[in-house]
Amino acid sequence: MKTFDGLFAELAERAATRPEGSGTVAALDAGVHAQGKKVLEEAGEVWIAAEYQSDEQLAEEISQLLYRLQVLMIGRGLTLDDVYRYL
Ligand SMILES: N=c1c2ncn([C@@H]3O[C@H](COP(=O)(O)OP(=O)(O)OP(=O)(O)O)[C@@H](O)[C@H]3O)c2ncn1[C@@H]1O[C@H](COP(=O)(O)O)[C@@H](O)[C@H]1O
Repeated sequence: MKTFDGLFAELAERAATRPEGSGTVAALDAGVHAQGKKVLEEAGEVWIAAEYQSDEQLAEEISQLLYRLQVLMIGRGLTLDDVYRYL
């Protein structure tokens, strides 16, 4: 099963090799403003799911929020260690 660290490594590889058809490459190219909006959008969907939807729907929305946070991190050049040092 994919983990947070595993997904980050995969997205960093996408950023470095820029394969054709990658949604991550498109999201990175869209810039920090668009990336930030996606983070907010997914955070809102997590909130709604937590209040009104099933555990499965909530888990899916959380996975999308984690993905959008990782795209933002990679777009800004942050590593996992940059964040983990504050946990
Ligand atoms: N985990 C994710 C992931 N989570 C969410 N998303 C994207 O977020 C979208 C869902 O978000 P929304 O609810 O905003 O849906 P939407 O508005 O229809 O999406 P867009 O129009 O904004 O694409 C999905 O359709 C994906 O585009 C993801 N895209 C990719 N990944 C993983 O990232 C890796 C690299 O993916 P690629 O770069 O596409 O190869 C792979 O392991 C993927 O499984």
